[in-house]
Amino acid sequence: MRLIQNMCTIAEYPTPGSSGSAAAASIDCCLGAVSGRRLVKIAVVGASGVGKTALVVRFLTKRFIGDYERNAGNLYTRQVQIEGETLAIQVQDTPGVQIHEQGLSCNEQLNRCIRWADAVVIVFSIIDYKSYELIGQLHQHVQQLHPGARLPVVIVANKADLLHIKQVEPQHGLQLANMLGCTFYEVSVSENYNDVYNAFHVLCKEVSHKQPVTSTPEKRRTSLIPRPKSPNMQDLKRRFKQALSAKVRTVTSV
Ligand SMILES: Nc1nc2c(ncn2[C@@H]2O[C@H](COP(=O)(O)OP(=O)(O)OP(=O)(O)O)[C@@H](O)[C@H]2O)c(=O)[nH]1
Repeated sequence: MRLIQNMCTIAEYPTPGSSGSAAAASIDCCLGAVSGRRLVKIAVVGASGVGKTALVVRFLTKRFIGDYERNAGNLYTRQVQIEGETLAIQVQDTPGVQIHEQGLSCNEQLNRCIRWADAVVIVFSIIDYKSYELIGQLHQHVQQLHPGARLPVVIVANKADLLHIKQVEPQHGLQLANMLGCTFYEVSVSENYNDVYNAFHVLCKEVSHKQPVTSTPEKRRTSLIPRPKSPNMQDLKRRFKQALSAKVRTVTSV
């Protein structure tokens, strides 16, 4: 997969009641820009501080900045090439999932984002055992929000450069992913771009194989709303003359 172009945009996804906001408008702008291509929508979820923003930014820009604003839920849009086809990809970064005594706490904003997605990246950090413990519940939650369809999910264990302070053994992540039927990647967002790239690549491929080619926005529009052919000038002139002569005939016959 090759990142083709930085099309736009970082947009906050709309909060309830903000449909007319600049945020919503900027998402519309993104969607307009991607129409005509098959669209793959990916949500990146996980506990706070595991490196979700770093992962998304690394994938899209190849850069690791090191210091990221606390996440408000940004939507990034790009075009990518997979197996010779240009796809539009939207990646939704999300605020960290909270853990309470009763278990997982996902707010409506996060749920909306998961429902929107065609695929999900669940991230944990190998230096944060709690973030690993969250994976099973998070995976279940994702599948519950997509009843009747098994959503493609990749589990990413981040911060592999910090092995000396690890709290989770890499093979535990792999075992869990196997149990859940997910692809697993151990990555260091800070040190290795290729693994990050591969994780997204695998997901995009899986989604694009599932999507029927006819589901592109452009094709759907043409098939549902057939547009009348616009007449050319010659045609218009001819029709005008015909109408005139018909009128003249009518007047003469009276
Ligand atoms: N050493 C190391 N640090 C990383 C890595 N990835 C991210 N970080 C650091 O981890 C911290 C948290 O990263 P973020 O990307 O903000 O994490 P987040 O999951 O988006 O956090 P929230 O916005 O709170 O949900 C930052 O200081 C990053 O620089 C990594 O692979 N290795």
